[in-house]
Amino acid sequence: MEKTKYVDREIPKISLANFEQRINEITAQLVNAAENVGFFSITDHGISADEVESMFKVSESFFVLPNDVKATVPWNPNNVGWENMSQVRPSTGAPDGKESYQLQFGDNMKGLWMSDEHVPGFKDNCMEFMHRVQKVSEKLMICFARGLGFEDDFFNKVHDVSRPDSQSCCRLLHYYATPETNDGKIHHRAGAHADWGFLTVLFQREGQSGLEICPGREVVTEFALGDTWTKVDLKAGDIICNIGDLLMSWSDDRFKSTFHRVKAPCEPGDYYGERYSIAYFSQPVKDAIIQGPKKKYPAVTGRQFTENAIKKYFAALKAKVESDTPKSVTHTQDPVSAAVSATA
Ligand SMILES: O=C(O)CCC(=O)C(=O)O
Ligand SMILES: [Fe+2]
Repeated sequence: MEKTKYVDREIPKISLANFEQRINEITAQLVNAAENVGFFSITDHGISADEVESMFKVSESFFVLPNDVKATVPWNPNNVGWENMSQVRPSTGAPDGKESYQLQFGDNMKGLWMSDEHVPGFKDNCMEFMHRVQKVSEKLMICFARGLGFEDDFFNKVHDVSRPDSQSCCRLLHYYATPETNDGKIHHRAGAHADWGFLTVLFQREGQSGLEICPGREVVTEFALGDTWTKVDLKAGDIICNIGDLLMSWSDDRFKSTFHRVKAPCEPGDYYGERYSIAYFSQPVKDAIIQGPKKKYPAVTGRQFTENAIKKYFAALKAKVESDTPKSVTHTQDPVSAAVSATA
């Protein structure tokens, strides 16, 4: 694989301490990070490193189950359930070497929670964690609403997770270990992509590195990707956050939804072991009306935005697969129809 070109870029680190008293200062820092990098880490957010580690243990206790048990809660296009090696990124045309389990608060999860018989307390533990993370997202959303000149509760109203049709989604991720010797194959972790939700709050385990970003995208309708990457390293307890396409569009392209990937390990210093992460995607309810203050893009509903994002994803994937496949080769499984159109 081609050697990665790295550039040092500062990824802002923002403290949420004394949130109410410091809200204007925090808003200014978040807006600056959103406008210039699209990624930032937050500290003093109220979720302890121990709590996060406990959630990783819950996640592990799901992923160690046999595949036939995990298959009792299969992925479906509402962006819920378990998938294994099926998310194909348009940037790579190949499946990510991982399994993931997407969890939501509302009706979409009916019948898709792993039973207590297999993982005692699974649903209760996950829901408790998800509510904790939602509270953090809500603080960030107040600041982004302020930054764009909306009422403070503008974004929170349409990301109300008590609504049965809530679409916000917590994704447990487990990347498989990859061989350390160069076996000539590319072991994709998460191929380069931008998240298409509103805001992503991401938990990683210290020492399980691999997340890299590639800023430079100016308009949400374009997918041009630069070629210089920056490694994102975090300390236990910090949370990484990034702006998704939806917020980029809702801010008339002011806030940047930045390309990122979990690098396919291939160079000295890369992390080859198995890797866990947890991504919490805030997604608006389907009847939310999405339009920026300057009305740069036509108003769409939450449902239309998601449908358009899926259409764009499959068109990009089809183009990638066609450009990579010699005419004489046929796939045993068509990667386009096999692909999961997951959240990010
Ligand atoms: O696993 C990670 O660190 C990043 C995951 C990610 O970017 C995604 O699922 O959208
Ligand atoms: Fe992502």
